[in-house]
Amino acid sequence: MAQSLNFLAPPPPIRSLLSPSPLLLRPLPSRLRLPSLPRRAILCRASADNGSTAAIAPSPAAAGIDVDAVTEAELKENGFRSTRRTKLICTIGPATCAPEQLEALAVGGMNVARVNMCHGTHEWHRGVIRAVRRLNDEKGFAVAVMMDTEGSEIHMGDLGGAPSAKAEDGEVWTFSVRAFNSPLPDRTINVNYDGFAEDVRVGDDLLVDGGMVRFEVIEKLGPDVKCRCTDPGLLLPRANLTFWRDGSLVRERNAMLPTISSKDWLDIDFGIAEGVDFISVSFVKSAEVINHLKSYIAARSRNSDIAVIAKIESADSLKNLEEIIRASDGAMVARGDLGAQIPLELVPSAQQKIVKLCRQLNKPVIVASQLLESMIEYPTPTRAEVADVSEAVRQRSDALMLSGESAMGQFPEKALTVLRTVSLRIERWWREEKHHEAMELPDVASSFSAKISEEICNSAAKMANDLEVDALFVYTKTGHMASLLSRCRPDCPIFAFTSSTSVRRRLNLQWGLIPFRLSCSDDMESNLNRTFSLLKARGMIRSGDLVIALSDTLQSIQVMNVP
Ligand SMILES: Nc1ncnc2c1ncn2[C@@H]1O[C@H](COP(=O)(O)OP(=O)(O)O)[C@@H](O)[C@H]1O
Ligand SMILES: C=C(OP(=O)(O)O)C(=O)O
Ligand SMILES: [K+]
Ligand SMILES: [Mg+2]
Repeated sequence: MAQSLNFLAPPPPIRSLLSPSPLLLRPLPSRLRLPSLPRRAILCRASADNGSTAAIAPSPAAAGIDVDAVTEAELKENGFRSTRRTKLICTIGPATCAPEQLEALAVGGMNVARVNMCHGTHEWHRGVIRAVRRLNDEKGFAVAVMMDTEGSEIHMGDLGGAPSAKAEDGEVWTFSVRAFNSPLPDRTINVNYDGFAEDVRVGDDLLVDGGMVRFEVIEKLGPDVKCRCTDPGLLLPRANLTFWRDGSLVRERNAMLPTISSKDWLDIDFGIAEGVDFISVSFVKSAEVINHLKSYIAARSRNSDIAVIAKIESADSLKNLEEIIRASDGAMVARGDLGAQIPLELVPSAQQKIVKLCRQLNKPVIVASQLLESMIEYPTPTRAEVADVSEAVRQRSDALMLSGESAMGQFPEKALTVLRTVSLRIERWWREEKHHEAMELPDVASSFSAKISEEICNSAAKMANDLEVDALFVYTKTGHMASLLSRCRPDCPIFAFTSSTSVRRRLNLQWGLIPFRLSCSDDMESNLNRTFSLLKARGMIRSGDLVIALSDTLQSIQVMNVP
């Protein structure tokens, strides 16, 4: 255990400065080496390499309960307390879309696989989604699938197929709304928004990806806008564009673009047809669009229940934050675009505020973007990145997300390992310091019955801490009671038993929940007995373990030792 959490490993590896990747923009700092994958992951791999799935497939004794092999191994090896509470999301891209790469990420702790509709074709996305489903079916994982809409903000085209282009200081580039045949003329960038050439003015600052590269508008010629590079850097395909005038973000007619574009609606239909678990809406401005999408989903997909996540990544979304979060099933602190819309130094406090509000309103919250950005190119993170990850864990956000690190980086599995080890380390530190975070949790119940469930969860979480129980067991149909328990961020893990595979996958996004699929009845006694014998047979609990069990149908709470 200790070894998998230890960053203070042997001396840094020596890297060659002579083989820079195209993204290499600065000197290589010396870094610490990553810890190796913990033993459990290697065990799973070894069994897969043997062509056998013994360590992963459910054993016959456990028929009737679904739990993934990673959780099972973790529980067996480290006991209840050491299970990871912070959930991990990986954006899937060219670096991770092969079935064996997806499996390696699942083994490494990926709880949710994210596909970003900004990139790739439906064919490509379908392949990924189905590969994740197959992995779940064949290997017992419960990896959920999240789909992000593109949104209709302004961005560049795809550079005529080039992976990147370098803009040097003082160079003049043309940003154009014309449709070109590829290859594009030299130093020319396509812009996706037709009103661009009319909206910008000479003298505006044009920021690529929130300032990674900066230009000044020097001349407008019909559809072409000539810009001089003032901060050089690397242009990446489909990078986001914002323009600023007198130090403020310009919201001209582009502010009237719909949050969900016609292309997004096609992508949403695709997501519904493929049965994704979450749809994350880019550039949400108000609660209205969330409500609109939720009623569309409800009408289109009667059997499945897709959760809608609001991406908080614009100045408008911050203005209407509370109503947006109330309307959504969760939120993402999408720091990439957020940092292009508000001054960078305001991003950390916005993050803290969003994380806190989500927990108060009982909505899962994801901290996203640039957590381990340098690991796109290097095998070890910077100290600052480790500190950033630690801070998001310390804030008790539900989930951390990798973007480019896993989609197109050179070290996707290592980046995931860093998220996992840093999360585990901070969480262990809480236990060592007996560090409880008292947060006032306002009532969220909308009916008397819901109020009872909420009170039960608040009390159960407090009892769990006071009695130092080993685990909370919650039997839940919709997942709501599991979510209320998670909101309390108790010291022990929460085993959530549900008969629905889709509820099980969705719960995988939430802090501290270990979701199991089990066909539950309304008879709590028999549910408990079955659970105890199934989990005991798998060595995941032992006689004498102390648990608190809750049921959402009975609204009951019991404290007991495993017989
Ligand atoms: N499906 C995909 N196909 C190709 N490249 C992708 C895909 N998904 C992500 N990427 C790459 O990973 C990078 C980071 O992903 P993400 O943060 O989700 O997108 P963006 O940078 O557009 O906000 C993207 O800029 C793109 O280069
Ligand atoms: C997560 C984000 O959105 P995307 O990667 O889709 O731009 C972000 O902007 O931080
Ligand atoms: K997006
Ligand atoms: Mg974004």
